[in-house]
Amino acid sequence: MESRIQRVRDAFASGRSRPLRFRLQQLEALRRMVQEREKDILQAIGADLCKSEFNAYSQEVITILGELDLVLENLSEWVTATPAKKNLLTMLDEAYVQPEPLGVVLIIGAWNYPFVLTIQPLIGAIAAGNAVIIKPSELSEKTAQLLAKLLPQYLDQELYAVINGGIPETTELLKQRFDHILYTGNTAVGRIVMEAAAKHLTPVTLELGGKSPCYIDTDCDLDVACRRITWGKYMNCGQTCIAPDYVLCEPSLQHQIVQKIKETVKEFYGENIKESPDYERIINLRHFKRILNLLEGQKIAFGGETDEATRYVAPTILTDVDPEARVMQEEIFGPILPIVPVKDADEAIKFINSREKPLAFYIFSHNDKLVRRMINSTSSGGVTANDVIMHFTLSSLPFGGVGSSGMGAYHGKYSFDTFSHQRPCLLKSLKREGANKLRYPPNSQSKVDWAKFFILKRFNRGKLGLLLLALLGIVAAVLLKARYY
Ligand SMILES: NC(=O)c1ccc[n+]([C@@H]2O[C@H](COP(=O)([O-])OP(=O)(O)OC[C@H]3O[C@@H](n4cnc5c(N)ncnc54)[C@H](O)[C@@H]3O)[C@@H](O)[C@H]2O)c1
Ligand SMILES: CCCCCCCCCCCCCCCCCC=O
Repeated sequence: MESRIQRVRDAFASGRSRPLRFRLQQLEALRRMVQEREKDILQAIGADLCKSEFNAYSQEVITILGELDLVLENLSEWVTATPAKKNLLTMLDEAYVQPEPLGVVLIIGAWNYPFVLTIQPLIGAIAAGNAVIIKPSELSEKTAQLLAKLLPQYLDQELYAVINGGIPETTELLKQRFDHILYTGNTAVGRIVMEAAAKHLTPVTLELGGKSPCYIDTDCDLDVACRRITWGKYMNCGQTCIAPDYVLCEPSLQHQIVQKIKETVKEFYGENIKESPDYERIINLRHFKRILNLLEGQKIAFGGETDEATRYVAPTILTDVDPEARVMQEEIFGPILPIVPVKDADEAIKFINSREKPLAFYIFSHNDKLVRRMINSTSSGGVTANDVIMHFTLSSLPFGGVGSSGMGAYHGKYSFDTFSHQRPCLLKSLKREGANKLRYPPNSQSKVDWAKFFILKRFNRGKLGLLLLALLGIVAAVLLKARYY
């Protein structure tokens, strides 16, 4: 393991990954890989998650192609240094911020969207000029194997390496030193990753999970709300990090919500849901049994059918759920939707704020003031109002958690920034030594007064401000020279 990582580190040290042209070439090669090997990718995702090619494409491949287009279009701007504002002391110098690669980045992927959750961070890491080690989740075995086969065929084999394996291999990996780790998975393992990273002072981005609440207001189009909730909850058999985990609503709405979701499930998946090509399965027996246990003692208003042989769990709704019930203590990450009745929006806000900060928060209401009040009175990784999940699809929004749902963010330019060091640069001249008398010993009150003038003086922006600044600088330099020479 160590020698493999050393080879990647040596490749980064060669400087080969830094030129913009090289980064663009690698990203174009990645896009070619996705286009040329689309069938293989869809089949691998399909095999791992019992997913139709249409769903694999619209949930994963389309996201990657969109991200690649965005990065290829904007990367030349992102890599360019940004001039920095100056003060009187530095007005004749050059000040700018230069994004630079961090070095060797480790990406640990998750199984529920095994392609997008590995490749999307990879795009950002390459764009920022890093070398990358990718460790896909072993639970999505076919996708992991395919990535190990395809990536070396299209990308620089020394700079970008795929290391497959489960917990032992990942544990071994985490003993090595990296320059950034982006981990996607559960909060418990997130702690393990952060602890291992701390030993090397390695910065981490933790894309974790949590129980994302969904508040449904009485003043809302219930038909539309239930359609959108049904789509986001039961997609990927509920195995989505930002799926609405549970519903909060006034008791009077419960029955209607059950009815409307029931009708929508029938419209989406037909009479025999098991036969629907659009309805996936639970990833493995461990998660299947875990989800089954959550049903114990619950009032099942809809669904509840399961089949262990195929790891099928029907779209299910629980009503009048006790906040202390087990199903409300852990992230469900399955097709079970508990409804927890609350008196009103204020009680919902209290309920949400009394628990760990979730990865997402959803509010359905016609009342824009209420939507904004609920957003401003709670905290979560991200928010979508009057829909679910869709904030994930907008690359101009940073995607990440807060508190126990994660730290850091990526997608689009945020990925580039996550995998870059923003290096402040000030380029001075060896001339104009006179002004430096001000900061050299012996110090004095008059030097302090000059320092205040030069450093604390503020001018409004615009040409006149700059002109004034320049004039003042020249006058001050003349006076300084006269005073101290
Ligand atoms: N924020 C996001 O973008 C996002 C996306 C997908 C999933 N998730 C979260 O991930 C969780 C589901 O994924 P999961 O946790 O079942 O994935 P998982 O069990 O596959 O773990 C993810 C990765 O961590 C590694 N891993 C697992 N246990 C480990 C250990 N003890 N030591 C070292 N490495 C270990 C695995 O090899 C895998 O590569 C949910 O909580 C979900 O919300 C978050
Ligand atoms: C007009 C047709 C639009 C069809 C596609 C609509 C967007 C579908 C986007 C689904 C994205 C799902 C990925 C969510 C991944 C979340 C990561 C956590 O598990």
